[in-house]
Amino acid sequence: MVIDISHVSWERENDSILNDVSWRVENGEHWCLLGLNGSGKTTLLNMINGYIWPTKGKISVLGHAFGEYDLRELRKSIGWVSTSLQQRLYGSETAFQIVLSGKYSTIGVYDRMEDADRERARQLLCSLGCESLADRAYHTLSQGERQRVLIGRALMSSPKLLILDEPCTGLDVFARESLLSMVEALANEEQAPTMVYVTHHIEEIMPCFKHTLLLKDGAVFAADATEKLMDAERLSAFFDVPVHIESRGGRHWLSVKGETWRRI
Ligand SMILES: Nc1ncnc2c1ncn2[C@@H]1O[C@H](COP(=O)(O)OP(=O)(O)OP(=O)(O)O)[C@@H](O)[C@H]1O
Repeated sequence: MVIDISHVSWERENDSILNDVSWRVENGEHWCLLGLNGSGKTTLLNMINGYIWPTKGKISVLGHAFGEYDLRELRKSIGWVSTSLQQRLYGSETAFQIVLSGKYSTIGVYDRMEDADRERARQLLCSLGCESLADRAYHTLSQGERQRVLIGRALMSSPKLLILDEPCTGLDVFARESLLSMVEALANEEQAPTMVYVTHHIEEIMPCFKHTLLLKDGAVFAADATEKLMDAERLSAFFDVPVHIESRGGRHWLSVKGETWRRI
């Protein structure tokens, strides 16, 4: 079991940010975590990474129950690609150095790296279509290029769980499609880590994400096979807005019904 969250709640100032959340992710399953702004996605990710603790309930990640294991050790097996990570990196480092620093999840390359590590970093840049960017300073890269480099950095430590937190934010439609194809290809690799893809947009759910958790107001609205959930009636209830769903090639597109709309 990669993630085992059982009846978890997180309360702050008499407010229930997460409310009785249960979620199980098996090894090799790729999940999409879908929810609107403020639904609790980041809170849940912070919990999975051991940065916050449940007020109630139990959580275990990669077979380790929280409270019985060194969380710093656990985090070495989790790759987390997020915008907040981007802000912490040194922009003057090259794409190659950024990927290499993922070996020990450090900001900057401080530890002694071996030739095999350098070779792996180069291979990762290649497989992510970024070989020509290796010597470019990170701050000169486009948003789409940065996301690829960050995914390379996360993969450098061969994580068992890879969390992609809204990786398409700020990408144009072509950069987005290109990144999504890369994620799909990554999922189909033999040694792929279990992936959790976090988003607000159903069109980003690639066919490899066969399971989806719908999070609404801090609670699980549904956790099921993606195909089952991509249904107009279900999603209209989830978004509180009448929506139309169009499905093509294993993907789904949402439009709001009617010329004008308001929340149900
Ligand atoms: N430390 C905190 N104290 C009080 N409220 C918090 C705290 N952290 C988060 N919240 C609240 O919990 C709710 C869920 O926040 P969270 O960041 O988890 O949502 P999200 O689904 O990641 O949203 P977004 O898609 O906008 O990033 C929000 O209403 C937020 O204001």
